[in-house]
Amino acid sequence: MSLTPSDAIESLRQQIREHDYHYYVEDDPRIPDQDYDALMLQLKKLEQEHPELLTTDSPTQRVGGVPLSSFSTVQHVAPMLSLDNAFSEQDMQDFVRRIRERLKLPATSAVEFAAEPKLDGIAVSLLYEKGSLIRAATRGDGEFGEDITANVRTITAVPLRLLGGSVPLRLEVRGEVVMSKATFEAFNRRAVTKNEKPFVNPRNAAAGSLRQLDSRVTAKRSLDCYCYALGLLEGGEWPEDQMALLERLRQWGFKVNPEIKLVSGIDGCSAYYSQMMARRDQLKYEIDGLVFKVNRRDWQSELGYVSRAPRWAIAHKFPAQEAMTTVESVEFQVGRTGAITPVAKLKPVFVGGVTVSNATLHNMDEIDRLGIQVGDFVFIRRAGDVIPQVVRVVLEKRPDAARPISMPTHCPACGSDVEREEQQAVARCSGGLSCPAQRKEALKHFVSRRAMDIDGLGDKLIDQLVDTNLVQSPADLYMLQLSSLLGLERMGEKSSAKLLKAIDKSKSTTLAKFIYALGIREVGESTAKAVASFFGNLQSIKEAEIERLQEVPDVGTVVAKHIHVFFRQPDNLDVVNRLIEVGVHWTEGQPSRTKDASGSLPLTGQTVVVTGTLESVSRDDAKALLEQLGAKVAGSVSAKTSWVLAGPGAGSKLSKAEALGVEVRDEKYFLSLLESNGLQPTGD
Ligand SMILES: NC(=O)c1ccc[n+]([C@@H]2O[C@H](COP(=O)([O-])OP(=O)(O)OC[C@H]3O[C@@H](n4cnc5c(N)ncnc54)[C@H](O)[C@@H]3O)[C@@H](O)[C@H]2O)c1
Ligand SMILES: [Zn+2]
Repeated sequence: MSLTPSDAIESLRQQIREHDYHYYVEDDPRIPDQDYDALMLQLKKLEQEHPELLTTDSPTQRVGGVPLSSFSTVQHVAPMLSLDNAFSEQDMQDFVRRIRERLKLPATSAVEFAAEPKLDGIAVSLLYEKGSLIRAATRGDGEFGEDITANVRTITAVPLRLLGGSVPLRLEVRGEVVMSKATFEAFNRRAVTKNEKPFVNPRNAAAGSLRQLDSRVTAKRSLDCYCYALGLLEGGEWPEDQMALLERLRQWGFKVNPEIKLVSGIDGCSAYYSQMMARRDQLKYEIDGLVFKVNRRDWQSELGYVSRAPRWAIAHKFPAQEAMTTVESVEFQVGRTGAITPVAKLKPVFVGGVTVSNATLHNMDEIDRLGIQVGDFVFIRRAGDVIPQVVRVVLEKRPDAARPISMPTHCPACGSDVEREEQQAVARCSGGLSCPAQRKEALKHFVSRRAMDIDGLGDKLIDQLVDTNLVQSPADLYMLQLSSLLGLERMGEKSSAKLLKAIDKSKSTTLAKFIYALGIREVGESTAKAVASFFGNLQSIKEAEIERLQEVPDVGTVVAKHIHVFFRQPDNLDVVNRLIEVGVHWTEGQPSRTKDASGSLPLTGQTVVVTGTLESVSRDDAKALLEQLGAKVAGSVSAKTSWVLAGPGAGSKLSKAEALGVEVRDEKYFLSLLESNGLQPTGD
């Protein structure tokens, strides 16, 4: 059953009136501008097809909304109009062609336009008498607006007194009040922490801030104002074109947008459009398009007005950055470091120039903040190259079948437990080594120099090994054959053989390096060393409870929990066992490095500096061993240094130690120190 044209028109008008109310009166739009504009276009089209149904109270014939009753109403000295829109290059060509026709211009003469950014804010009228600001008002319905003088007076960009010698008797200036993107974001961040409702976009923020009943609130919102038109000029000469008008505004002390340019013909308009599209994201404030105004005032007068807009100007809209759609489901994606991110799967929608079907929800805190559920209608925002965001849920439209979103307890990629620490927004998969989503990162870490130290196994090669399925877990590295390596890009006979040798060599390692190589969250090199020397063998680490793990120097609750959870995942244990099966080994010691009764280690409280070349051990390993014994290893010698471990070739550090009278010890002393504490020099 299809509607009669008259019913269809009435239904559209009714919808538009409701949206006007939410938008203009409540500053709380229920649909994105793009959808609103579409309704408007539909209505215009129907009214054109059925002129007999056009009435003067149709939204197509009116400007803006009704003034809010909480402010006193003022009548504008000259109506404040709207602008016609162009949504495409074709619309722009039509606009220029119509002007040419009306002015009966020859095809060769180009029309000049003042090309201005269309600031996405609130239009205001500023009335001056004898140079003083006496009244400021919103556009309202174009004829009547709201008196917001007290609030506008708080905006520093609005002069309270005109500058310059030639001050007219009466002057009405029009401009746009905007809130910068930075102010808007800061405001919303604060609103969220205070559990207040954030604004949808900077335009709404500007509208809401301007229409405060207490102007002290407005004053805090750091609003800005750019002026671009005159409504009245008594006792002065009206400038002869738009560019001259803007210059005059500047002289009177108004802020005029610095991006404004004079352009010529449709080509000039198109070039300006491309330039501004490219600059859009860099601007401090939001613009939703450009306004092209016939520059010459005599031509403006000749072209005149239609119902609600001048014929001599047009707003060329940019692609909308906001759109409304529905959340069809929520998927949990596992990042390469195990972070689990909820992603909203959307009904595809065109926004910011592309079709969007996913939007990140970041984490559970964001989900709580938005109050979002599966099935909800949401506003999506895509500005520039930023990934699409859900900015708001339209609660009024929530369907009965909407379902809350909860974090899965198991990783969607590998089934391991999901960990989420208290006070932390991010949830993570605990399947570090075995999780396919984390495979490449885990392998890159596993082979790195301070871990298993496999020479010649770079990131690109790992990508290839994983992508070709030759390697899924670290143990697979030790199963690689010459023949399979030869099939890879840039792997010849020689490099493949060399790699296999490096892999084989890495089998001989230390417990500390092995623990570090596993890539347990927050277990860095020094923690791995501390854990290895505390427990002495892998079995004890695997079995250790959280309390026991916390006894390791520098291991707190969080790290202890990570280690504990890691060794409770069957898949991780599998990988560890397989590594040992394929021949990864180290010398296990006694759990001898526990703290003594007083809680200190042999070198606790001592600061040691290592310099020169040591024979039996690399400098890094020497530092690590000293740390295991409780020493603090420093990079430079000072009076606080307890002693210096110096090998041959020591330079300035040695001379400094001698100058300061700091004791210098050699490698032999160091080795005996290790021996008496049951440690062995490691390294190659
Ligand atoms: N989402 C909703 O529910 C809803 C409801 C009503 C209106 N709207 C939106 O409001 C807009 C319609 O309002 P409108 O009639 O103000 O039209 P408009 O915003 O498209 O254009 C006119 C306005 O542009 C502004 N402007 C900015 N820079 C300018 C410049 N350099 N020169 C001249 N003017 C400049 C002025 O404030 C002027 O009043 C549309 O974008 C529409 O989508 C949305
Ligand atoms: Zn996983």
